[in-house]
Amino acid sequence: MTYKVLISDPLSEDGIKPLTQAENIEIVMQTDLTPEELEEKIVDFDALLVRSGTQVTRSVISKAKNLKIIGRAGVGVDNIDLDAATEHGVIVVNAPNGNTNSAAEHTMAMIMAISRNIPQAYHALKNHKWDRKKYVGVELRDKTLGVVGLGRIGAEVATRAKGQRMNVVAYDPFLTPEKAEKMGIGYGTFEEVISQADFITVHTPLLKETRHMVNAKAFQLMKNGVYIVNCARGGIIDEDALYDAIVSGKVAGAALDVFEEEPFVDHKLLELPEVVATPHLGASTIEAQEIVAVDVSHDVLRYLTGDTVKNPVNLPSVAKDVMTVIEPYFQLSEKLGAFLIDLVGEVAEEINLSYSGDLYDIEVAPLTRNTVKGILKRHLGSSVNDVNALYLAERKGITVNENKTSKTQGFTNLITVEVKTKTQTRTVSGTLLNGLGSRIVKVDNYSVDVTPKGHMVVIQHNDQPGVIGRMGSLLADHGINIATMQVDRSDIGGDAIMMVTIDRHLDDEALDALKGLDVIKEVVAIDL
Ligand SMILES: NC(=O)c1ccc[n+]([C@@H]2O[C@H](COP(=O)([O-])OP(=O)(O)OC[C@H]3O[C@@H](n4cnc5c(N)ncnc54)[C@H](O)[C@@H]3O)[C@@H](O)[C@H]2O)c1
Ligand SMILES: O=C(O)CC[C@@H](O)C(=O)O
Repeated sequence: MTYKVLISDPLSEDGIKPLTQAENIEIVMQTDLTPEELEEKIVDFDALLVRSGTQVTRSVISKAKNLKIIGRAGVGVDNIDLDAATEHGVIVVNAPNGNTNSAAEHTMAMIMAISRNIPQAYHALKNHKWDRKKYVGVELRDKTLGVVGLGRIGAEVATRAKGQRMNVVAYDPFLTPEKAEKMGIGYGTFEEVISQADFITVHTPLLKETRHMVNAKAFQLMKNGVYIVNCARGGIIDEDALYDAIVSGKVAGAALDVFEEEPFVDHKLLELPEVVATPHLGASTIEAQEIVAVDVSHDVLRYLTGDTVKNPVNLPSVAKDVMTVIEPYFQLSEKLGAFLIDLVGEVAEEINLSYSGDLYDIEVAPLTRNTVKGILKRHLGSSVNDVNALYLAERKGITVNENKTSKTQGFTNLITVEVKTKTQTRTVSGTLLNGLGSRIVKVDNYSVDVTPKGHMVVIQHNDQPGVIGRMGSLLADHGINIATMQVDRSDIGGDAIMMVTIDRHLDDEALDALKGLDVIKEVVAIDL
């Protein structure tokens, strides 16, 4: 099978080598598509690789019939409609680490540029004006830098600013006093930080909570003559409020790499001499572009070839050591879900998962998603995958609960899935036998030992002589060979279960014939 990958923003050619050198990957690089052209083009592509230039809208995603993965060569995914991607089962991956250094260096360059008026003085000189008086700057030494958002880039900026002998004070909801102390910086609330700072630099993502967090009210709290830097995302700073604050003299200068609307050719902020700007160049270095393209290409390749991705955005990422432990359970968990939903034969209203033994202490969310996928597939087919399984369950009003229990029932690991429907509650438990693969070990209260694979018949009957024989003869009459059989009962003469694996699908005729046997209460054909 050949996978088609569309690259719609300029990406480092060396960086995409993992894809260009891979087998079965056809790459189309077209970086001048209009939004309408992208919608037309994307239809049969399996993967889309972008930087910040391409707007991957809901409309683009819904036109993409084969799309499996969107790779963002960079950090910010605000140009991708993540909800739409999740709903359509499209995984989004990014390259969160590759441009951290470049973005931090660019931020420092911008701080230096505004503190010493370098671009303005350069521009004047280019225009034959030798003006030393006009471009007197301020030192960074002993000034306070307020860092809003102390993630990867914010932290790198803080470290570099200390190198410039600045005092650093930061606000980030995840910043602990211990971390601040370890970094040798101060911390405070957003209001405390911006009111102490001589320079303020923002490094948050653009979110509902961060949109316009630096607004007219925030400017009022700042020192007179403060400098503002934004190398994160346009929209974190309210541009109208910034304009007013510069014109009023509250803000002495601003350095902006990012804007609310990009790209643009005219912007009122650029008419102000106090504003220094670059056209979203924070990540634009040869080094960063190569690393982000390599990282995202590897992840796209991994996903298309059935491997686990390293930097998923719309799926929680799983630590490598956790993944090593849970990976062998993936097949079991999906099969348990598929088995159980076939057994109940109607839609689930509630799914309860319980993990024990070796699975007790580790993160099992990926297994839960996988089991739910196995359950939903019965009614939703291949449109459900690990990305959208929980979303689709929620949208269908299905409650999913996950718990851990210390009751291993004698197994070193055990996954129990319970499905509640309008009319019944049924359970199945499975284990991974060391070296022997997956086993279903319990169906409702019956103990069994069946490999969850191939064609099966699950029969509920009364424990009485002759049932097994009649069932065997009937299958033989329909030319169906029995591969394995397991029987268990509640007590002598009580309710019993038979789990029969057969060599081909149980057709309707044989199924009806089995249902016709008076000793049989329920027959379900299951194909895993
Ligand atoms: N200019 C560029 O070319 C360029 C390059 C790379 C990254 N970026 C942008 O820089 C920003 C930071 O990137 P990063 O890799 O450091 O991300 P990150 O996820 O490592 O850090 C973001 C930090 O912001 C914090 N945060 C979230 N909400 C906040 C709030 N309301 N107040 C304060 N802090 C908050 C988070 O806790 C996190 O620590 C992103 O917007 C990213 O898109 C821009
Ligand atoms: O693609 C770019 O150059 C911008 C990247 C940057 O904004 C990011 O969020 O990673």
